[in-house]
This record gives sequence, C-alpha cells and structure tokens, in this order.
Amino acid sequence: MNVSEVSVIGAGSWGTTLANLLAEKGYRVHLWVYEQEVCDAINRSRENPIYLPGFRLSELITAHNDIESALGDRSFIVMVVPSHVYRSVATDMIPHLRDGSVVVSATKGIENETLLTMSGVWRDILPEGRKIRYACLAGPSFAREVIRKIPTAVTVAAEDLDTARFIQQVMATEYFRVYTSTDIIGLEVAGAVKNVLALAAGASDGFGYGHNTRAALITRGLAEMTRLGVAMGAHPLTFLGLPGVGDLLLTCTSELSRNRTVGYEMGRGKSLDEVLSGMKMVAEGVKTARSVYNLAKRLKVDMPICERVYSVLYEGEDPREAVKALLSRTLKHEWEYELQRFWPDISTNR
Ligand SMILES: NC(=O)C1=CN([C@@H]2O[C@H](COP(=O)(O)OP(=O)(O)OC[C@H]3O[C@@H](n4cnc5c(N)ncnc54)[C@H](O)[C@@H]3O)[C@@H](O)[C@H]2O)C=CC1
Ligand SMILES: O=C(CO)COP(=O)(O)O
Repeated sequence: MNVSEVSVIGAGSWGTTLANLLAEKGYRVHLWVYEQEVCDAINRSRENPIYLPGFRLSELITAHNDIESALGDRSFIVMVVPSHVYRSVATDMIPHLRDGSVVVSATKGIENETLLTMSGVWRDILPEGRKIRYACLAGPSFAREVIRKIPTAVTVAAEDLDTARFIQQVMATEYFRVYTSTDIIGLEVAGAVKNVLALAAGASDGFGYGHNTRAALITRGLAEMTRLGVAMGAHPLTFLGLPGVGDLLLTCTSELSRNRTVGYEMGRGKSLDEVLSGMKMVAEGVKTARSVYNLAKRLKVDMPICERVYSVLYEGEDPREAVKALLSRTLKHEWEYELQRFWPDISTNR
C-alpha cells in the first residue's frame, strides 16, 4: 500500500497531535473535527484553540467538519475520538470507508453498554462482507509532550505483523518510536484500565498519601489489569510493556494526566460533578470504571482497586472509606489469585 494522504478522525489534543506528526512527515492529512468553530480555526489560523492551544500546526493539515470529505478515498485512517462517541462516529464512517482500509485506533476506553473494546465495536457494526485492517496504538504518550517532539515510545498492534510493521513505518519519527505487536486486546485493555487506576492514584495524592501508597496502587493495579487482560485473551507480557507498565506509570504519576487530575481533585474533597463541570477534555477512566467493574464481575476477575473506584464514582462511597476497605481485606499471598487461577497445583505456601 502506497500512502501519501491520510485521514485523522477526531481533533482533540491527541488527534491533533497525531495529525501534526504525520503532516510533518510529509503526508497530506485530512482531519475530521467535530466542532465547526474548531474546524474553521484550524484552517484559518493553524491552531486548535480549544484542545491544543499554543502550537502551530502544519500547512499540510486540512480540517473538515463532515466525515465524507475527511475520509475521501484515503485508506490509512487514524481514529482518535473519545470511546463514548466512537460507535456513532465509526457508524457514520462506514458508507464512505474503502474496503481493506487500515484503521489505527488511538482511543483508550471500553463501551459502557456493550463492554466492548474499540476493535469489538468495529466487529459489531461492520456489515457482513465489509473488512478493515484494524490496529490499536497505545503506550505512554501525552499529546502535549509529543507535539513538542519529546522522545516517546508507543506500541501498535494489528492482527498480522505485516500490517503492524506498515503502520510502524508510516507513524515512526526520530522522536516517536513505534514498536509492533499482535496483541490488540492486550493493548486495548491496558489503555483502558490504566485510566481507572490513575483516578485511584490521583485520589491517593489528593488525600496527601505518599509515594509508598502510589507505588502500591500502581503495582497491585498492574496485577488487576493483567488479570482482566488475560481473561479476555491478552498475552501477559503486554502488561509489562509500554501499553501496560509504561502508560500506567506515566498516567499515575504525572500532573499532565486528566484522569489523575480528576482523582486528585476528588481526593481534595470535590465531587465528581464539580470536577467534570470544569473540564472540556475527556477523562476516559470515569466512564471506563463502570465497564471494568461490570467486566470483572462477568469474567469473575478479582479487581478490588477498580471496584472501589467504581463505588466511589457511582455508589457514593466516601473515598477514605474505600481506602480503609481496601486495606482491611483478608491478608493473603501476593499471587494468591494468580496461583489459584492459573497454577492450582502450586501451593501458596511457597
Ligand atoms: N490527550 C492525550 O494525551 C492522549 C489521549 N488518548 C486518547 O485519545 C482519545 C481522544 O482523546 P483526546 O484527543 O485527548 O481528546 P480531548 O479530550 O482533547 O478532546 C475531546 C474530543 O472529543 C471530541 N468530541 C466531543 N464530543 C463529541 C461528539 N459528540 N462526537 C465526536 N467527537 C466529540 C472533541 O471534538 C474533541 O476532539 C481518548 O480515548 C484518550 O484516552 C490517548 C493517548 C494520549
Ligand atoms: O493516555 C494518556 C497518555 O498515554 C493520556 O492520559 P490522560 O487521558 O489521563 O491525560
């Protein structure tokens, strides 16, 4: 496949950044923008004033407000809309989508109603006989650092390695290193669950707890993320890589994270509604917490931290009571769940 023009669907901070990265590599980029005023501003002043103010965008980007002209006859598409609108945007794309198109999804989330990841959403809505080459891009990558060309490494997973390698070639730059994988579900679960855990890490910092607490949350959170991923068919090694540990560390420790910030503000005493009312950007973990909670129940996966995040967000549990509840659970072997589930022959006395 020879690519000279690409489409980027979604012009939040990440979509705008990826559009600019591709344009600076010399691709002509067609960027679909939801808001007409943001679309006009990008074409007029080469800046996204709402989602990425202060950065001059490449002349090779053309913003479109309608999906048909944003897609044109391009067959390399990067999809970066928030997960709760992904299905409706993807559905609008289908009539204009060329068969066999590469669709690289950089969205991080799991649908509330269906509990599907974004690859599942495509499987659900693609009419019989229609095909895309789906890929997922994930890893520690704040838009605000990538736009400044700060060295970054991410992973792209596709069903076959050739597709992943092709995307790697298209998207990698001297400051944006792209690794390949075939573990699509692993990347999707990691990218979604780390946002839920970042809410917990932010709340812990908001309470004034220390580095010890945060390190414990990250490490035990990683165990929860891995359990859910493996139960959904992921490879456990994925969670030790950039989409897992990498993105979890980034999001749970940085003030640049929207998810961590929501948790932090709640830890300082604000209600969820108060925090969200002041935010234009998306904190995916808030909605994903509900999906993860329901998936864990359905698949019988033990995810106590994510469960408490859910009960604080949606059942009105006091965050401090949630911490107490976590700490007062039965004392156990560090790998009790894993040993019982995957290696029942090995005794937890080891
Ligand atoms: N910002 C970042 O650093 C990174 C974000 N991501 C992921 O990328 C995805 C998009 O996030 P951001 O670019 O940060 O978004 P953002 O939070 O900067 O902006 C929100 C986006 O949602 C769009 N939007 C709002 N309502 C809509 C609707 N009804 N229909 C279609 N679009 C609508 C807005 O136009 C805007 O593009 C998320 O899943 C996020 O987790 C992944 C890696 C890095
Ligand atoms: O996914 C991200 C970085 O990899 C961005 O995280 P936040 O949405 O919490 O800002």
